[in-house]
Amino acid sequence: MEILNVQNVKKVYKPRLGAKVEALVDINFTVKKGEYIAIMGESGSGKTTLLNILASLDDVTEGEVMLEGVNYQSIKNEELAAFRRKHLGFVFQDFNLLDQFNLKDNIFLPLVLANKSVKEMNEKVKQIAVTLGIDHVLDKYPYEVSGGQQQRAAVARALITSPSLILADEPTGALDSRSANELLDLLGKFHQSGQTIIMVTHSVCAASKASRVLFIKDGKIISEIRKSYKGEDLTQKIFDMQSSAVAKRIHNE
Ligand SMILES: Nc1ncnc2c1ncn2[C@@H]1O[C@H](COP(=O)(O)OP(=O)(O)OP(=O)(O)O)[C@@H](O)[C@H]1O
Repeated sequence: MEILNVQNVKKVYKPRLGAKVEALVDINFTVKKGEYIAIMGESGSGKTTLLNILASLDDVTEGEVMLEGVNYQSIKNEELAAFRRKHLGFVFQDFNLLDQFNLKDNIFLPLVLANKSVKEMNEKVKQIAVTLGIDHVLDKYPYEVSGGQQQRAAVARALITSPSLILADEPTGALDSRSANELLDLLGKFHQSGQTIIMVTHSVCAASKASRVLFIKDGKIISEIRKSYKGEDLTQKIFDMQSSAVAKRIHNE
């Protein structure tokens, strides 16, 4: 079942000073429920712009984005925050936890905003914290735990509302390789249990865990690769794709 449909999306920035920037030229893709998608591309290719649009944090200049049948353009401004809380979970490179709250309260936050009961919140946090291996540090503050534990708390906060889609922006970018691998294993587990994930990453290792990789260049999706069987390692295919892009660039220079 298709849950996300991105059609003919174009984004033009009009800075106060200087020329317009065509950050996204014509983006088209759909995502089925349960897919794990990585988006790769060089710096400035439009990845963050696309992620912000999927997050409903920025408007398209042209085109349409539909999540679970809801067209983003039909959502009133005052309903956007509730829409995001209900449908989307976010994981950022720098964790974005609030330092004045302990991990448990950070994870609670979306449930508090959604007016859930304390009993329901406690049950949910406990369950998810055990899965993520952070149940023993829930009372600690972000600055008292490791980067890996902070990022796992951020993943817990993203998953706690059972969102339709997780959007992750370089989730392993600030982690050492062991913590990065642990996080990727956990994301893989959530994917296996049916969670839909879109992750922007520069890391071949992170992207190789996805079921499909979209390559973006100059605001366009130029190619995609996908796993042809469950458990296939996409590392070599990603390297091949990247080296053919470099070869083309050298040829054109
Ligand atoms: N607010 C903005 N105003 C004007 N131009 C912008 C703005 N945000 C991004 N851009 C431009 O749009 C293009 C795409 O930027 P974007 O940040 O989406 O790329 P990216 O692929 O995420 O890059 P990186 O990997 O370096 O984060 C770039 O040319 C960038 O300079």
